[in-house]
Amino acid sequence: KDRGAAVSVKREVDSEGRTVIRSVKKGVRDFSFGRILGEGSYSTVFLATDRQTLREYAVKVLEKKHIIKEKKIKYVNIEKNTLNRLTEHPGIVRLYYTFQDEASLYYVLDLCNGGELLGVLKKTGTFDVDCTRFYGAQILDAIEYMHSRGVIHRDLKPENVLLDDQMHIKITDFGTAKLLPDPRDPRPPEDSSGQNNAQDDKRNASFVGTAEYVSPELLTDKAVGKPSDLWAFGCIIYQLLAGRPPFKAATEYLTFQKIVSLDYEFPAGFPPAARDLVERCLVLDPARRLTVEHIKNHEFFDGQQFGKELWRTKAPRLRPYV
Ligand SMILES: C[C@@H](Nc1nc2c(c3cc(-c4cn[nH]c4)ccc13)C(=O)N=C/C2=C\CC1CC1)C(C)(C)C
Repeated sequence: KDRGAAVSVKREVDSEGRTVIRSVKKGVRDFSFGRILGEGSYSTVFLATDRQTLREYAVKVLEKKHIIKEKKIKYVNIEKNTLNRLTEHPGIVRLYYTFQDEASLYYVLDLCNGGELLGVLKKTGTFDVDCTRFYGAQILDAIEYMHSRGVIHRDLKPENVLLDDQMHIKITDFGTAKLLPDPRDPRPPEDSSGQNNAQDDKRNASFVGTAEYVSPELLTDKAVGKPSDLWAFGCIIYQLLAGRPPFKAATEYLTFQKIVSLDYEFPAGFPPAARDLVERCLVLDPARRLTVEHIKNHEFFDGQQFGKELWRTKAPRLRPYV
């Protein structure tokens, strides 16, 4: 049941006048592969062009034997189920179809020509308030959509926020997402690998996100919910304006210590409204952290549109916060 597959059937008449039915699910031969765009721990993302339509895509290639050896089948299923759920939002990278050959799995996805937000941030150093407000609003809008579809990303960070050719964002990398029962069809989540109990009950939540953006509740009692993504959101807003994440130490362990003891400070001149927003996101108790709704109404986003309008707005020219 490969819902991502664009399997269609073509009826043709061959030279002897016989009717031939060809299933035209796309395959590797339908694409010409270009350069490597990015490399994950279990995948490589290539630029690829559809030979029929000449449209460019990103194709994520996963090597079957590597996935099996590293016991990552569960993550592959989670990513595919998550991508199949998050189908109609401009701020989420879209999965068009999947196919495989004997060695690999292939996901055909939106191409994000602007690369990773982290790369752009490194070039300018910091973002000014207008840019931070625009990109913060787009990230928040995408988080709201994910949560409305019962998806918790769990590893939000500037590397996983990509930019398309309009310099609008697309969130990516869902291999470590947590799927709640789908609010739209309450059947148990699509995946049969028992990801619900195996993957996320408190005892053996083996997964921890990227150190600098991990929420305190994940480090203390392994309880992960929607507020975990909003902790990461607070870290990202801080980083866009400050040019570095709030919690960063020489080792992961020292970074974790800073997080659970809320040990961070704002650089001089940090904009006051942004400071108030970050302080209300970086709250140790997830129940007391701002929710998406609260953040949208926070004074930092005064005058900022969300929803459809936001995605039709021209991206602001990138300027550093000085
Ligand atoms: C975060 C990811 N990096 C990337 N993942 C994707 C890209 C992508 C593009 C550039 C890029 C484009 N131009 N210049 C750089 C650089 C890194 C990329 C893309 O266009 N479309 C879908 C992607 C991912 C889809 C995934 C959810 C399945 C890692 C490092 C894990 C490979």
